[in-house]
Amino acid sequence: MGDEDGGSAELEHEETPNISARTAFRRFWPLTRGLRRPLLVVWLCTVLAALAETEAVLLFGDLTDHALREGSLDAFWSPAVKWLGIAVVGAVVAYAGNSLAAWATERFVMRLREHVFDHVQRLPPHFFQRHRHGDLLSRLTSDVEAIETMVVSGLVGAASAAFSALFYAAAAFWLRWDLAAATFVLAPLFWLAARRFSGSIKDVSRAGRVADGAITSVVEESLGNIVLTQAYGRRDAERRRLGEEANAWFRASVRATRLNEAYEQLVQVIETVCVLAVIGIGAWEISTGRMTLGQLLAFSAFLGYLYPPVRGLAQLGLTVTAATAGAERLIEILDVKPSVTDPRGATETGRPDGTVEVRDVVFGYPDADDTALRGLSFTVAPGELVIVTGPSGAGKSTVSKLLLRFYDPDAGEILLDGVPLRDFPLARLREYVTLLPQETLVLHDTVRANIACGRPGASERAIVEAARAADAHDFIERLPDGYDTEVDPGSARLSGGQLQRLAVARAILRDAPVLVLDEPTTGLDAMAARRVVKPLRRLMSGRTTIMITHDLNLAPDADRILVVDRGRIVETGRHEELLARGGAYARLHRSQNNAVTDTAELRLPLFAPEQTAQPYAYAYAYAPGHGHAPGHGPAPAPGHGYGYAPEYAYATEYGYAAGQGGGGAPEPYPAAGFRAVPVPGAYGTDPAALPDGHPPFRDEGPWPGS
Ligand SMILES: Nc1ncnc2c1ncn2[C@@H]1O[C@H](COP(=O)(O)OP(=O)(O)OP(=O)(O)O)[C@@H](O)[C@H]1O
Repeated sequence: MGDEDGGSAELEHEETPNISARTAFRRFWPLTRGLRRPLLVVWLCTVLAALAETEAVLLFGDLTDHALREGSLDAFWSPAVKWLGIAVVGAVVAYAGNSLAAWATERFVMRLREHVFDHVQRLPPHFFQRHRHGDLLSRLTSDVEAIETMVVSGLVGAASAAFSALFYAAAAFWLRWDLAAATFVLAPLFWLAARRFSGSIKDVSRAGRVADGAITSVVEESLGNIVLTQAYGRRDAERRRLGEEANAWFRASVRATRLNEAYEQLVQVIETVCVLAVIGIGAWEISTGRMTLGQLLAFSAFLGYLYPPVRGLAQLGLTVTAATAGAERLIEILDVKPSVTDPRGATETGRPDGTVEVRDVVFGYPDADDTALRGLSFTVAPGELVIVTGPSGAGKSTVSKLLLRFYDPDAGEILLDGVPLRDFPLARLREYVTLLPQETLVLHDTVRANIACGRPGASERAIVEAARAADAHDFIERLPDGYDTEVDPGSARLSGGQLQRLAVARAILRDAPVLVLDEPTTGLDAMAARRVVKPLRRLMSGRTTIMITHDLNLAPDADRILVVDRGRIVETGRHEELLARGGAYARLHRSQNNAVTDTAELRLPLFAPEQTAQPYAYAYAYAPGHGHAPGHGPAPAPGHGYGYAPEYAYATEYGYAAGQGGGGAPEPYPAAGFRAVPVPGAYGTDPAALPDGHPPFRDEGPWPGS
């Protein structure tokens, strides 16, 4: 289960496997190890309970023929006492059996959930980016429980029902073989009924499970995006989204109930046919004197006991079939393999000095069309600070994922102190290389535990010292419960800058020789970013640091800067050298100082002025290499062009900071005398449509000042 040998399969690119109940059962059976003996005891209890019931039925026949028909109280006592004794023993046995069954069942569910959870935790980051969390949640909860129905309850239930059915059938034959034979001729009808329904029940159960996952996903995503929902008035849209999934679920559950009910009623009718057959034959037998009324009643009672297990067996078949739909969804996850594995017989190297060497690394994400890194090479000596920068999508964060070994390169190698990363045990490697990710991750726990998770078992003094070094101690002290204050992901209790300093404290405590910082100041305002710089410097001192960032404020400190573009290093050197060279880095630096982000769509205005000769009328033509795309509006003044794809070319009437040169103040509103008009041809054939076919937002109402 959960084979871990290299490779990687994608959940969403594979169809959910269509497997048989037997395959699913075999797949999960090994998880019952250690529970099999208790399960056997449960089964024995069921057998004992069946024996007790059989004896009770026979005593009932005895009582009818002797105590009741003959009206003799003397004939009553002995069978009555025996019956009571058997009933008490039967009750104790049933209680013990059912309690043990519950224990074994819940243990199995726990074990299965742990197993799947453990597997999921080892899956690579792209698995979570591409798979809806809500659906995973539903697989880990309701689908796990479904497997229990199949493996534990299913198995014990089937064994007990089969035993009871055989036992009561034998008793019925022993009592009156001819009557029994006549009724058993009808038994295959139960089987035919179950067979008729099982296919539909599996389909509808599968649909229900998918819908259940989708509902959890929508709810989870919607709660995560609550600010967006409220700020953009998306409540109706979210409600509709939930409504669609809820509708699918509604249809599936109503259909499932209808199918089950139809099956139940059909079985009732078959049972009635059997009972009438028994009464008819019984009446004839009594009339010819071959049978007593007590025998007929006892026989009918056996049939009464026999039908539930026979019916139960058929019903169980349906339940197991439905549960197989859940098993398919779990197996789908368990078949996704972790992208990296622990090496066999890893060598213990001791704490490395921190020399990182990236050698001709080529890497593409599984199932991605494009290669993210194409022959990347660089070396960082112990204690050096290297900044990796470049435009968005260049492959910078990918470098961090390879350094932490979330993935192995497709070609080339990454070495730490000369040892390939894949030769380190994973846990050890991640002790040596610490990641400070782009978004600050918080555990649902106290502030203290959040820092201490950098080094489990750290002393209070070490935690406080780390917090002081990260400039976090003061704000932590001011929290309502100080270090004992509970925080959780998404908590509004701490600001972005405070969270980042908490993360720095955690990393300081971890004390790894190599640090990978992924955009440590992104998302922070200038003040918060400045507050985090000092703690970062303390954290970095004496460690090999690879900082991935757009924010070039720390660039003058760096021993080297690597400018990455499309998976390759296009420039490398120190800050001053690169500035003097006037190449890609200088352009990045200049654009940053001009407060320009590289999100072209956000900056590019949608309208051109009617009078294009106005002073603020520029075309922003972004194209790779930062050249100007000709033919898209008036030529920009030198130094005012931004390299973006030509389809994003618009003319503008605004004096954007970038367009003004020399850091001129942006002019947020159209200047008087200008009228907003769409740029003809700027978006292909339809001048009023964005590349995605939607109308420009501002078209929807009159533009202030127009
Ligand atoms: N999980 C993924 N699956 C497929 N492709 C991916 C995945 N993550 C990133 N990519 C692609 O790999 C390339 C490099 O991405 P990466 O995140 O490393 O860029 P980046 O330079 O860090 O960008 P940014 O500065 O915007 O964070 C991009 O083309 C991106 O679309």
